[in-house]
Amino acid sequence: MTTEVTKTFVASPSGPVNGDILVPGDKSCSHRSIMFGSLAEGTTHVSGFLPGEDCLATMNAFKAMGVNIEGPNENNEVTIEGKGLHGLTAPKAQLNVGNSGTSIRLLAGILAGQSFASEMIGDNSLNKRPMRRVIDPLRLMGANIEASEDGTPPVTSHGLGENLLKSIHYDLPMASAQVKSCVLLAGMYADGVTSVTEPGVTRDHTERMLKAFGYPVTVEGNKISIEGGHKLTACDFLVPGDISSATFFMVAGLIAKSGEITIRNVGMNPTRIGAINILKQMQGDLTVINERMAGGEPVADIVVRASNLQGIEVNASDVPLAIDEFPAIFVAAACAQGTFKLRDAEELRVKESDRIQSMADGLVELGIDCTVYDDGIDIIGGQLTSGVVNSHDDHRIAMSFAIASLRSSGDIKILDCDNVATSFPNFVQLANEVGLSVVVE
Ligand SMILES: O=C(O)C1=C[C@@H](OP(=O)(O)O)[C@@H](O)[C@H](O)C1
Ligand SMILES: C=C(OP(=O)(O)O)C(=O)O
Repeated sequence: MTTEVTKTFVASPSGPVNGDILVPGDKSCSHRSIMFGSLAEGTTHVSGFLPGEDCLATMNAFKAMGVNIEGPNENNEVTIEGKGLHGLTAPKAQLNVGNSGTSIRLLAGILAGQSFASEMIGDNSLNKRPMRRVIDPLRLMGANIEASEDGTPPVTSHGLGENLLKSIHYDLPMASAQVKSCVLLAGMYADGVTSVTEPGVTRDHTERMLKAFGYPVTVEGNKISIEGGHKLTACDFLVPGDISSATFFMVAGLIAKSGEITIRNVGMNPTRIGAINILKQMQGDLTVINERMAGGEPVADIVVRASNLQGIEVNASDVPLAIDEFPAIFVAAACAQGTFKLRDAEELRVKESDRIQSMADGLVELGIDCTVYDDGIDIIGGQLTSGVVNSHDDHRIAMSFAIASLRSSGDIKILDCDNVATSFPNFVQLANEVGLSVVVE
C-alpha cells in the first residue's frame, strides 16, 4: 500500500510585510464564467480567470459535455465556444469536481435541467459535504436527482428526457449563494417563473452575471426571480481579483509588526466586503482607493498598514458577507487585544472542513485560548507559539496558519497543503515576495 505524501508548509516568524501585489481572479466569478459561457450562444472571452483546481474542475466538466474551451493561457484568458442552453451532450464518464462545492452545487441545477443522465463525484472533503440543500428544491421542481443516503456526493441526475422542470417559489432555509444559484440556474429550464427568497444577503454574482450574459433576472428586495426559456448571449467577461484571496494579505499586513502593502484590483462587490467591515471594526488600518467598475463588478485597491487590532463582537449581518474569510479573520483575532466573538456562523461547519473546529484546533495548538460554540467561537488574543497544525483538507485553513507565523514565537508546520492550489496557486510565491517566510517541503 502506498501512502500519499502531500505538501507541508513550514512558516517561520518574519516580516515586515511590504509590497504592491495583485491577487488571482475571483473563484466564484471564474466558475460562473465557464458555466454561462458554455450555455451561451456565441464565443465568450474571459480574462483574469483563476487557474485554480476548483475552476479547472468546472471547466473539465463542461469539456466532458462537449463544450470547446481553450485556455487558460499564460495571461489567464479563456475562450469558450458556447453551445446554447440545450446544446450540452451526455458525459461519457462521471464528472469529477474534486474539492469544489461551488461546482457540484451550481452544476446540480444545470444538470437537473438536461435531457441526459449524469453523475458528479468529488474528493474526500467534498464527499463529506451536504447536498440535500440542493437536492430538495430541485426535486420540488420535478428533477429526477439524488445524492447518497446520507445526503453527500455522488450527485446523480437521471435526466428529464423531453420534459421541462416545474417553476417553484423557494424560501432558502440558509443564507447560501450556492443553493440560491442552483435553483436560479435550474429555473432557466423550468416552465414559468422560479423565484428564491433569501434569509440574508449572499453573494450576487449569479444575478449580475446572468444579466451580463443578457438573461433577464428580477431582484425585488430579498426575492430573486427568473423565467425559463430565455437565452444567454456570449460576452467578453473580466474577472476581478478575489477578495477572499486578498484577505490573507490584508490580515498579514495588519498583524505584521510593521510595513505597508497595497493589494490591487480587488473585487469589492457589496455582498463580499464583510472582511473589510470586520477588520476595520477591529481597528485595522485599511484604506480603499481607486474605486471603479470593471466587468460589471466594483473593484478597488486596498492599502493595509500594520495595526494594533482589537477583539470585537461580529455583527450577524456581516457573517454571510465574509463567510470564506473567517479562517484568516480568526488569525487576526488571535493577534488582537481582548476577546473576539462570532455567532450565527454555523455555515462554517460545512465548508471544505468544519472551519470553526479546524481553526480552534490549530489555534489551541499554538497557545491561543478559544471556546467553540455550535454556531461560532470566542478567541482571546495572545502570543502565538510554534507548533504543528493540520489543514484538515482545507485550503483556507492552510493559508491562514501560514500568515499566523508573522506573529508566532517559532516555526508553524502546516500539514497537507496541496489543497492551496484549489483557490490560490501562487500563494507561497506572493507570501514570500511580501516578506513572509514559507517553505514547501
Ligand atoms: O456561490 C459561490 O460561489 C460561493 C458561495 C459560498 O458558499 P455557500 O453558498 O455554501 O455559503 C462560498 O462559501 C463559496 O466559497 C463560494
Ligand atoms: C467554501 C469554499 O469553496 P467551495 O464551497 O466552492 O468548495 C471556499 O473557497 O472557501
